[in-house]
Amino acid sequence: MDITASHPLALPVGVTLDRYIMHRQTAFPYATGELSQLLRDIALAGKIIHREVNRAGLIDLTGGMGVQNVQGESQQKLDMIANIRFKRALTNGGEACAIISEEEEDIIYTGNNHGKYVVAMDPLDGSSNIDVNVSIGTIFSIYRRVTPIGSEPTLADFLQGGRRQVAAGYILYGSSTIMVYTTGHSVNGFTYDASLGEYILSHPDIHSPCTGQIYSCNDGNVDGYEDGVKEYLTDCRKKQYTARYIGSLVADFHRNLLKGGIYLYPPTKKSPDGKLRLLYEAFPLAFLAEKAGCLATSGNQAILDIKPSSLHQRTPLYIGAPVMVESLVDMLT
Ligand SMILES: O=P(O)(O)OC[C@H]1O[C@](O)(COP(=O)(O)O)[C@@H](O)[C@@H]1O
Ligand SMILES: [Mg+2]
Ligand SMILES: [Mg+2]
Repeated sequence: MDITASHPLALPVGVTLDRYIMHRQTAFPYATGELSQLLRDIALAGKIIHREVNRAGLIDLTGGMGVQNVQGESQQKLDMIANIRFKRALTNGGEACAIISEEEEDIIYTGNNHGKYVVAMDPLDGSSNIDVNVSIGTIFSIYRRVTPIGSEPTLADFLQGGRRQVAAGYILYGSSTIMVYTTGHSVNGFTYDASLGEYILSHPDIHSPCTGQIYSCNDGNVDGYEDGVKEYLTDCRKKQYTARYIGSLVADFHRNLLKGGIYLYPPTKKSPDGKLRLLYEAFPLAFLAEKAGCLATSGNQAILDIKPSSLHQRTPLYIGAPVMVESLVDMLT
């Protein structure tokens, strides 16, 4: 049942996230509240990261840890803090039986074997922007487990495929902090009011424009892009579209979701399979994007149709307004 803004069950702007989650749950007679609680646990961890991000410069939370993560990237202090905080919130919450994180190689077992859900997460997205006060985020993806409840979760719980997500979203720590998510129906945004300690519904039922004039990609990599991508970017320039690239996927995605635009991270010389990770970057944003009327593709197929084979696999990502993504795909094929 789709709750659009005009639906009698729709809630007014200004309602708290908690109340919204409760209300939505009543729309599903078989719902038992575990997913609702899991979303609250994620929101709670987001409040803590909001606080850490805001005072990072004051409490020496900037800079690297001097270690590399499974991706071979130097881990920032806030990457680590965010990873610890989300693991703790999900473990204490009791609804997630296992987690995968960008910051850790293997499955993280929470010990909640009676939990029905598993979570894939990018605790801190946009790490290169942490120290320079530019918007960063958290990305999450939730699946109902396929292994028996009570048993130890396995790889199979995480490799179900993007269309099996039961919820996905992100928290953007920008000029304001906003949590945007979907449980497979409408896409809604809740702005965090720290003075109240509450997320407030500020962006109900987000529908993205079907086209736009904003394109986002790392221009420094253009030489390594395939011809179709180069042709598309030339066309954007010819049409005098606006180039906007923050370098934080969540922030670039959020802007384009609201204003209409396309984000491109094609294969490059350095990352021939693309840079972005399928399970905790591409799948969750593609799930959100499609619910908001956008498209997400690897160039060959819809992101959500990619059959995952490993926890940290990468994919090229082209995501945004359908008219723009379709014209890019035409040039790629
Ligand atoms: O610096 P590049 O190569 O343009 O890559 C930027 C992209 O990489 C990312 O930072 C990867 O995510 P993480 O910061 O979570 O590792 C994206 O947020 C961003 O869009
Ligand atoms: Mg990321
Ligand atoms: Mg990250």
